[in-house]
Amino acid sequence: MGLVQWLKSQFLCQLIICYGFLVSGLLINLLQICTLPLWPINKQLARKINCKLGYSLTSQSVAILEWWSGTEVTLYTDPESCRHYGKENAIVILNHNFEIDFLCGWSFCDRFGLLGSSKCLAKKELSYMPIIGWMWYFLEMVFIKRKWEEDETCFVQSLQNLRDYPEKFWFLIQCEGTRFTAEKHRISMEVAEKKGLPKLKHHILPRTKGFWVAVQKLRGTVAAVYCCTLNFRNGETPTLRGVISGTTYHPDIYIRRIPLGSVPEDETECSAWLHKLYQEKDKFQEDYIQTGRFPGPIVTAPRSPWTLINWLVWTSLLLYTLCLVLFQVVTSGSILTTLATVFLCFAVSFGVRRMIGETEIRKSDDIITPVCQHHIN
Ligand SMILES: CCCCC/C=C\C/C=C\CCCCCCCC(=O)SCCNC(=O)CCNC(=O)[C@H](O)C(C)(C)COP(=O)(O)OP(=O)(O)OC[C@H]1O[C@@H](n2cnc3c(N)ncnc32)[C@H](O)[C@@H]1OP(=O)(O)O
Ligand SMILES: CCCCCCCCCCCCCCCCCC(=O)OC[C@@H](O)COP(=O)(O)O
Repeated sequence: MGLVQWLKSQFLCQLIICYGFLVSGLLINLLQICTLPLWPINKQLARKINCKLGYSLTSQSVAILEWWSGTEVTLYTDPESCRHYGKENAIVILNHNFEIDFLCGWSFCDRFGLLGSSKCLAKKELSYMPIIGWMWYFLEMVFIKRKWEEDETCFVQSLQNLRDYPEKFWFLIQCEGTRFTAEKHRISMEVAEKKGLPKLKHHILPRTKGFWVAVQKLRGTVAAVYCCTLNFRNGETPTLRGVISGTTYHPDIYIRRIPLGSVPEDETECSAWLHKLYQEKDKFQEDYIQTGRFPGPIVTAPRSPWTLINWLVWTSLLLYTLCLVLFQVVTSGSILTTLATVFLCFAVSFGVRRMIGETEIRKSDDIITPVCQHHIN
């Protein structure tokens, strides 16, 4: 292990990263709250400001992925389709097998200039998560309880709100609706059998309602569906903790652009279309495991220096302030202030652990997923 790599793996460095993320996040949340009076006066301006604020926070995660851990997402896609990326609204479908799939998604958004404005269909619990969840509220992410009867009204309304969004956006739906575990896969394959659908090896059976409604409500607003299939070389099972401690991973993503016009309008046909798409995705994953690559050429989209600059500016400012505060605490000689500071450090560390925990696939579930089984065999 080189010196740099050793430094990256040290707890102090990780604490600094987390401190920067947490404090800048709370400040950004505060600025987002300050935009509230603007919404009734100039909604489009409020949305644009929130996109910039969202970028300033989300891009720190991308900087940590790309510049700190040195993880670069390799894009497999047709160059003709690539010309559209970043220039049109799209619905994005992505498999849900990895703890850092959202980070790879953000990296992809950043390469095409849509990091601040991109949206996802997320479980309601994430909206309560400090910093990220609160930021997403202002970015008009769509939250669902995953119970259609309870979700329908709010889901449809949230999609309709996006029709006049002032920035280009991608809307991510992970149709499997939950992260892959062997147990969830087994149950969903029983459903597939009952429905007479072919078995999938690398995906949970997709839920089709959310996709169908999104296609219906966003027709005329989005131009295409991007079918994205993500996997990691050599059967890597990446974690957010790994990224923060500087581990380099090797994600590959295969993106196919499908014009929205070719997605059926009727619900039953649209469901069948989505099931067929997942059968194709399953085949891509199987071939990836056999050959170590996805079909199609690799397209180079360089990482942006702005994510790094934004992260360095925040970290330097906040570290400088922290040093000033710590100096004051030490020289004050007050035991109460010192204890309060130590307590705050523990609170930060605890808070961050809880947030990272949200990204982890539950230990109690069997996480030996088919997409990484070849590594174990
Ligand atoms: C690489 C590019 C990236 C670009 C990135 C762009 C933006 C990035 C921005 C942010 C990144 C952050 C990412 C955070 C991601 C957060 C992800 C999540 O939170 S995932 C969880 C939330 N999302 C979903 O749930 C979406 C999928 N679900 C749906 O769409 C559902 O349809 C629903 C809307 C939730 C409604 O579900 P419900 O179950 O109530 O109804 P359905 O009709 O869908 O389902 C009933 C139907 O399902 C059958 N069934 C039962 N059990 C299963 C099973 N185990 N598997 C599959 N199917 C099952 C059941 O029999 C019913 O069938 P039928 O209708 O025939 O009777
Ligand atoms: C990299 C930045 C480092 C900064 C310090 C660390 C702070 C932690 C930041 C956490 C960022 C959290 C983004 C949350 C996205 C998690 C998405 C996710 O994967 O949700 C799970 C759901 O899809 C399904 O849930 P399950 O049904 O599988 O249960």
